[in-house]
Amino acid sequence: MSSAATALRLVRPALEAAADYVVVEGVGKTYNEGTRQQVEAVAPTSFTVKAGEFVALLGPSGCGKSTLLMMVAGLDAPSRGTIAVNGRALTAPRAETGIMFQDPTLLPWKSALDNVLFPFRAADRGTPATDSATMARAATLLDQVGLKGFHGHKPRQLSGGMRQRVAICRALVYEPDLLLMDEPFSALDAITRDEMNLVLMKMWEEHHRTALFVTHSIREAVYLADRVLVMSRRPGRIIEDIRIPFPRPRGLEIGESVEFNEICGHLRAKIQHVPH
Ligand SMILES: Nc1ncnc2c1ncn2[C@@H]1O[C@H](COP(=O)(O)OP(=O)(O)OP(=O)(O)O)[C@@H](O)[C@H]1O
Repeated sequence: MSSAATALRLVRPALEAAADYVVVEGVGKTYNEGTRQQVEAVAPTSFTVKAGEFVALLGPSGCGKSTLLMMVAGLDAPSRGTIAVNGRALTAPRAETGIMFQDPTLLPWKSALDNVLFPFRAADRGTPATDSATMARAATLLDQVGLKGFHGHKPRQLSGGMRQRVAICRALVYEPDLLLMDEPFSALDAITRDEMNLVLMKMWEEHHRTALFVTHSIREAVYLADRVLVMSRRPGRIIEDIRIPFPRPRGLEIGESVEFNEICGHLRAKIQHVPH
């Protein structure tokens, strides 16, 4: 048996014991159902995410990853099936869900600190909290992601990677219990993307939220996640669910290991021969 196969059998006992935090059951999405523009984006599919787990959703372009994530955010309604988060049926966006998109969507006239405080969540509360505890938390988060000395800078005075660091802080400042990320680093160059993966890992290890991360980068998924869910082509459904065995904290050097590359090879073969 290869070392990757052995590694894939290893499980993290703590996560095994954790409760299911997100439960997706038979969820499918058909846009414009019943019209000539009908598109089946997601075929009925099921998966769970445990409390504190980091799960990556990996699949070819257009397979329905974002659609699935938006349904877990409560921003898009499933055409069929049900979603529950923290034991409650999801019927609307939750105030406790934090979101990050590919575009950091910062307000250009506000400073980095004010952008962190400006809520951008599935259920937007509309006004930023101004209590001293939240403001102190925002400042600490900015320091933790390496933006000490940039709290007063406007987005145009920051690089693309720095803007995404601000977006990570904004997603975490209201202490979400669930963090949803839709290819947040795909517009960044390779070096900045590696840096951002490190920053995200450090923040996640520190704050330990339940996380669902959409990507079409195999290496990014394997580096970040406890589990990788692979989707078929559109209409997407989960066709593979593999556990990533590397202990945390993880450094970028794990990307050089034989096991890491064997797991990536296994996933690449799955995606190349991904069924419809
Ligand atoms: N609002 C919409 N109305 C109609 N069709 C849509 C809508 N949103 C997405 N689709 C279609 O659903 C399918 C899945 O799109 P989705 O964005 O979820 O895929 P994805 O896997 O995230 O793609 P990518 O990796 O390229 O971002 C696509 O065929 C897309 O055209």
